[in-house]
Amino acid sequence: MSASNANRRPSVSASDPPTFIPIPANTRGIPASSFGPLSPVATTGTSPLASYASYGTSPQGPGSHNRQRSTSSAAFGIARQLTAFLPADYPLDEEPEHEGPNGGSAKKQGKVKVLLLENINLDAANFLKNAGYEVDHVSKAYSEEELLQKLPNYQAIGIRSKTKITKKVIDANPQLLVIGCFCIGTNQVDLDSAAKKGIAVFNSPFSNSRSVAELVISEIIALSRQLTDRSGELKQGIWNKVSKGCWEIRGKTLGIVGYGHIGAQLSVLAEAFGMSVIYYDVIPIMPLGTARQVDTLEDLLSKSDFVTLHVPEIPDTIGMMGALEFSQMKNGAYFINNARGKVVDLDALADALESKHLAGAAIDVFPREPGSNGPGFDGSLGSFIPRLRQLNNLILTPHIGGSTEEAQRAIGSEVATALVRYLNYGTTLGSVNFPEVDLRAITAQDERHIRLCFVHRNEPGVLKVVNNILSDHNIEKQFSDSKGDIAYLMADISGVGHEEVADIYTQIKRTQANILTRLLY
Ligand SMILES: NC(=O)C1=CN([C@@H]2O[C@H](COP(=O)(O)OP(=O)(O)OC[C@H]3O[C@@H](n4cnc5c(N)ncnc54)[C@H](O)[C@@H]3O)[C@@H](O)[C@H]2O)C=CC1
Ligand SMILES: O=C(O)CCC(=O)C(=O)O
Repeated sequence: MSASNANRRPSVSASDPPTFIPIPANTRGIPASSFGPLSPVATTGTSPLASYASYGTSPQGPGSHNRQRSTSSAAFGIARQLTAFLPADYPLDEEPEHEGPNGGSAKKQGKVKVLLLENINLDAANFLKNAGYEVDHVSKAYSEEELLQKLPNYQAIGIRSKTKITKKVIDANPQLLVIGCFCIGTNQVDLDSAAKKGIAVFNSPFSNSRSVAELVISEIIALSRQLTDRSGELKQGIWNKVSKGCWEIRGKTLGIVGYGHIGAQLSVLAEAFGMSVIYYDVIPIMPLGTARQVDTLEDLLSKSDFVTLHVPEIPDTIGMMGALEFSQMKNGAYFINNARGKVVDLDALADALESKHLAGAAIDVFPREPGSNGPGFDGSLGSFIPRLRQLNNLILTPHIGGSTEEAQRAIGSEVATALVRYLNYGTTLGSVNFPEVDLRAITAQDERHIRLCFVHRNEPGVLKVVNNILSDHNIEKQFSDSKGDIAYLMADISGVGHEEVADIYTQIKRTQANILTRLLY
């Protein structure tokens, strides 16, 4: 593909292949009353209810949208399920299987292919299959090399925290439309490069927060009672009934670094156990219960009996806990990290534990983690690993903070829904690297309506050019927003004959600021 073509990314089918490009022959009315909880349409911003309700574009949480819709959707008849127009220049490997109505102009419209890595919940895979996509489900993470080899067959990819989607991977995959992070953290994706190539990224911002918070509570108690050591001894046949160095957690101070979704949730649970909570965050955040925000990390470290990290991996947080910070912690305190491995210098932690300055620690995340289950947690991941494996009262877990049935099901459903909403309807609500844009539904009555989804560079004059191209038609509704260098326009246009679609697509795709043009109808 030439450099200029690489910037003009085509659209892709989201349904079974039609043999030509019919408008409105592919209009499929779906009774709104039939929307089940797993129906993609039920959770899109383009549901029938959207035709009378006005939606904000900021994320109010999926729950609030869904509740609103499900209550009265039966009263609002028919939404049109949109599919995508596949232009002739779509980079499919396969030869066209069907001829267009006038001979040869229409290429085969293949199903969207989705690659799910890292053992993503099977409900998500089924949901995507039910939406008409082809889904490949793999239990391990892929290396960059494997991604370069295998990803070109897919338009969508779902990952968890281990698969790294680098600029190199993004540049090598011009067919990729969307990335779903089936987790909270998105540091494993080069978000900026993805946006610049018109690839939307979605995550699940809080579906596993409770699971992490509960794990931390269990770790606080396990550390203060040396539970894993006692259990390990007994499994070796050694009875070691001791109380020295074992404490209740009631009345102790918990210091939370990062008072976001997880930190705040943990704060409430910890207070219920009789702990005092202080927290440090880079922004002022309203305390829950009787928790108290402190001004500096040092202040928190010097006052806490337990320190727990709940910050994202960003340049500011990488290495935020090193030898200096451990020395600022109280003698005999405990340290917990369920955030990201690179936030902590694990050699410095091993020093602090070996010298008995700290009484224990729990570590769930590591700078480098094995890509699949099995042996491999060894010195190849860092020289500190063999040291950590020898230490008493150190709980090591294989990145399981969010690994509960509840969290994985909720994440599977949330992210799979976001993928379908984006692919089939263009909605970017909840995207972490795109501006959030949505339009109310095109309904079954709206024959000869098509939807333009146009990702473009955020430059002056773009909308004027696009609206000029659309000027022979009525723009029923449109909404555009920008985020940094990129902008996204959704527009529903009426009075479009099927013979006009290819021309509209080509003209818009050729505009100077184009990154990705898709037409849905
Ligand atoms: N172990 C596991 O399985 C899991 C790990 N995580 C990790 O936990 C992290 C936190 O998750 P959430 O609470 O949902 O994120 P969040 O975005 O709701 O909260 C993060 C908080 O950290 C604060 N923060 C950012 N930089 C900071 C700094 N330098 N110092 C102090 N505070 C800072 C932010 O202002 C924000 O309040 C995620 O980014 C992810 O990396 C999340 C889920 C599961
Ligand atoms: O469950 C996973 O694989 C990743 C959990 C996590 O770290 C996250 O949600 O950010």
